[in-house]
Amino acid sequence: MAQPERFGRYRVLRRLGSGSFATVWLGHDDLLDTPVAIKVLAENWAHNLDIHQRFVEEARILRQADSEWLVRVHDIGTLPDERPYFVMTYADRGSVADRVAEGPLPMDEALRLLTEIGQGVTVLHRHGTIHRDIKPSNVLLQSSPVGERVLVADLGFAKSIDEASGFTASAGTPGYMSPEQSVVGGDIDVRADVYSLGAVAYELVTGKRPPRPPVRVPPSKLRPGLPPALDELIMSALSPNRNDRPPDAATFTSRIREIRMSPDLELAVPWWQRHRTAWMRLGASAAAAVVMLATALAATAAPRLPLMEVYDSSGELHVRVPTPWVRQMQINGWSPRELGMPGGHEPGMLVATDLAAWPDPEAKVSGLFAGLLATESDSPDLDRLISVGPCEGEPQRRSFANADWEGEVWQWLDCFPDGSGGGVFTAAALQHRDRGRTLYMEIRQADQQPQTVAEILDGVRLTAL
Ligand SMILES: Nc1ncnc2c1ncn2[C@@H]1O[C@H](COP(=O)(O)OP(=O)(O)OP(=O)(O)O)[C@@H](O)[C@H]1O
Repeated sequence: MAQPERFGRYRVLRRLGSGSFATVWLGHDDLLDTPVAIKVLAENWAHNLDIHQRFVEEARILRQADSEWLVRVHDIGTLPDERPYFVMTYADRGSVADRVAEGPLPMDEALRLLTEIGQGVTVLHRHGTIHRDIKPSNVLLQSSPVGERVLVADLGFAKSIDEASGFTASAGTPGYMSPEQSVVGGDIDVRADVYSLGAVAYELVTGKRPPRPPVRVPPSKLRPGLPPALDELIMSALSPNRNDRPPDAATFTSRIREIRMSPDLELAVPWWQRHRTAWMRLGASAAAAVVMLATALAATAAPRLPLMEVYDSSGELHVRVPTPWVRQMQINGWSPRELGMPGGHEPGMLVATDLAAWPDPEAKVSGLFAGLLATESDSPDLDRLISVGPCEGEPQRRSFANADWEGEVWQWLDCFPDGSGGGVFTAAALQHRDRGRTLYMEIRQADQQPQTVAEILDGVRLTAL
């Protein structure tokens, strides 16, 4: 559809996007001097009475519910060709789908969004409406004086609770849709939206949309360290049998609130950094002289560190890492192009005591980066991957081989020119014997525990996807 100049008194600025039944435009209300979003029924549906009614019904529900957690409808009108349009709050910060496309959200942000989405759905339930299509792209974000606010949108599939029983057509989006919604003629109630809230929660904390029901892999498998109460709540919301779910959005939301208020949340949950396209490689800058300010533990006195297994969001790459390092992580892959290697987005993870400090060569941080190279890349040697050493001096070079992997390892011991002692930087390029996959790793230790590197290298596994 060509860009019209106006819809009624609203000046059209640009197209925001199109869905199955409508196009949404950014407009300006010159009288009130405010931006607005204008949703116009698509031409090809203009003569379908059912769609036409549903479109107007969406505007009516949003207007009547009139909530700060829902998109507000301010006006409705009809174009000269009889197509209806309605005018709503403009959500200037995109949708939750854009946010989660960058990777799993930090826990505080995920819980805040879930609370607000839950509030929006609760308003609908109290209004006597089932949304039936709760998903990240239908949750919009708007700037507010205190940051941003969530606006639940797109009630194109919404149904009144009274009419929903025995409703015949199936509606919803796979992955977010409850099993009863895919049964033609199945009756649904508010617990269908509770299922979708569980699916959205699953995606916010893992970065992955849950599979079709029954969901068997709990989110904590993809995000170790998730508070057990949140893991249980999400899995109960995703129960195939709706009797096992929280009874409504209000209950789901109050449980999220309790988890959010839990005093040991900070301790129980590692802080996560979302995917950063330009992952910064330690030592990639010219600042090759690394100064570790911290005093390291003496090698002999250091107790052995317990290890735990973490895996990247694709599930292919499994690594055993000292548990104390698993304070923060980014598991959503990386781009080998950062190291001048071919490939797009590949499985990878960064686990560290402090992710923000990781790129800083002077910070006291322990952690590990592991990233697979693109399948088609040839066996790399570390010369090609490390152009500038992370520490002064030449590394110790050795080859590595175990039942699964073979390759080379470079290690800078005593990576500290100021003589503070301790601190090891290890780089490894390993090729999988059976699968031909190549793995690049950097291990950064703020202390001297030589056996840790051997244990980490021995614990790397690939699983078939
Ligand atoms: N109030 C709004 N403010 C800003 N953008 C909006 C607003 N409402 C919808 N949009 C955007 O307009 C686009 C079309 O929205 P619409 O609700 O018609 O369809 P959809 O949700 O993308 O798809 P479908 O309806 O098929 O599920 C989407 O990109 C949506 O994010």
